[in-house]
Amino acid sequence: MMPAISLSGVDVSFATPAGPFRALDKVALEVPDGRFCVLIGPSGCGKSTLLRVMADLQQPSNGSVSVFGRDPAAARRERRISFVFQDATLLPWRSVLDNVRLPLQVGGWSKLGRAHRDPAEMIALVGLAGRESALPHQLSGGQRQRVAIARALVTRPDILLMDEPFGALDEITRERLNEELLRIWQETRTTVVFVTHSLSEAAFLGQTIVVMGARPGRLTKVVSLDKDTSTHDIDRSSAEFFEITSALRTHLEEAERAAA
Ligand SMILES: Nc1ncnc2c1ncn2[C@@H]1O[C@H](COP(=O)(O)OP(=O)(O)OP(=O)(O)O)[C@@H](O)[C@H]1O
Repeated sequence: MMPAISLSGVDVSFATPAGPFRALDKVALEVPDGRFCVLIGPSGCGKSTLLRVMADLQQPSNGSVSVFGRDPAAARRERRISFVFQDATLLPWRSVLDNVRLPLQVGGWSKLGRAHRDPAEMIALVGLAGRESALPHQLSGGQRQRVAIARALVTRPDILLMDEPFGALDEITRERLNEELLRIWQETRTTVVFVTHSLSEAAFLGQTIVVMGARPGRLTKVVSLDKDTSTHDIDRSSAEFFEITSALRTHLEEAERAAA
């Protein structure tokens, strides 16, 4: 089956006053359609840069990228890739419903002739039914991120890229949103690439966990977990969960040692 995302030999170099800075070095990765893939790695190892390459927001200096076998620029033009960032970036003067509708009102959406999802249904999917007319300042940080997820899904994307979406939230809210996100993913079956600094978040969410090392940014380990994806009943206090988190910590420490 055609992978959702395929990267081969991807290098990214940035021009800096001190000369070229190599942010990514020969990154090769395939993300199968419908998979929940998590990226972890030390700060500055290139996780956000890698997401930007997948979204066609950053051109690789070398290597190739394809999205469902095609140029990622086509996927971007057709709005088949959505992004969720750490900050929900909602328009403060628009209600929840109008923020979720926004992607269908801008960027030439109507000319694409693509089917979209119902904004009200997306609001219900993220657990905010009844709050459609609220303004962003009337919501908690976790609720604002729920709106950002609803807004990202309204265009029926094939791929959802999430850059530390819950990084600014307290632990309990983050855990609840992790559970909600798994439920949403199981309902929509969108391919997800999710960046986090939290090992327990990575272990909880990921089917594939990609560990990155720094200087230059590269993949050091790809861990595939044989999770039952038909349920989201993952026990964070189980021995298995502890083992996965410990193994990820070891991989991350190895990646950090190699970059030191
Ligand atoms: N436009 C740019 N010009 C120069 N250097 C850049 C540019 N964008 C990113 N970098 C550098 O590339 C490296 C990778 O950055 P990136 O933001 O992808 O890392 P990250 O792993 O997402 O970091 P963090 O976990 O701290 O968010 C960093 O060293 C960063 O300073």
